[in-house]
Amino acid sequence: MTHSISQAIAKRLIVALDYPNVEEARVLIEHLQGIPCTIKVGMQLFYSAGPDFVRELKAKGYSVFLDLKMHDIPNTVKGGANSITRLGVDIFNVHAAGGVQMMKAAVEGMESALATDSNLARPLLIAVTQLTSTSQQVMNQEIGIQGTVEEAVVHYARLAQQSGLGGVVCSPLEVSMIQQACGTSFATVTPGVRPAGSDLGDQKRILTPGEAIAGGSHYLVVGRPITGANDPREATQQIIEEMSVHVNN
Ligand SMILES: O=c1ccn([C@@H]2O[C@H](COP(=O)(O)O)[C@@H](O)[C@H]2O)c(=O)[nH]1
Repeated sequence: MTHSISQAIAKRLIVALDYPNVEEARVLIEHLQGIPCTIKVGMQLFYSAGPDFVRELKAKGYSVFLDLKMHDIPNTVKGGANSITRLGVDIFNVHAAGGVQMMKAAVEGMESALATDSNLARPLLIAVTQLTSTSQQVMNQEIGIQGTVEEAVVHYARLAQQSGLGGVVCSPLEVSMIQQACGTSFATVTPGVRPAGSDLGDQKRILTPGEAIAGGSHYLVVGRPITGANDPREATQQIIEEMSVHVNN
């Protein structure tokens, strides 16, 4: 494995910093020093640390996925997308269940921010399909969506693509169906990744890091198998090594 290959692979690992405060998040960032992975800031950390911590990660040179999963009326999502784009994040998201008008509004908000500041890089705007913690049974019987999870996920992916988004959040189990429907350059960002033998927690639709990367996931999102490990740096390096062994493209 060459250094440049491992750098490119490491960037495709998104480490979820699911911590209650900035102090704990900084400890993990210290552990990861020198590993060029992407960092995900989700609701728990963002609602406590705010945009300054995102700026801190960007200043350290990280690619940042701001995972706030916006789902609101189009006008509100448009404003949210505008503010997030101005933060300079690399990836952000909305819920596909908000519909085409809402997703198009997110694109408009992003575009208007980009038009006012030429220094901003274009973020990858993606849509959450069905949460990876949702089982077939819960989707049908509790949420009330009929058909298979795969059908629902592909439907949401098509809506996201029609709305001008660049990809989706889905399980690695659904990547090949999405690629058939939307093409291989439509990004798939996949949580629901568990190294063999690790605790599933609340995740229902999972694959291992090797299976996910071999199946064509563009990005793998991993939280607790790293944040809960005795040695988070070693856990991260093992996942990148497994990805490197199994990657096809
Ligand atoms: O469908 C989804 C959408 C987002 N997530 C987020 O990914 C990470 C996964 O963390 P683990 O600890 O590896 O389970 C977490 O931040 C979720 O909010 C998801 O899991 N599924």
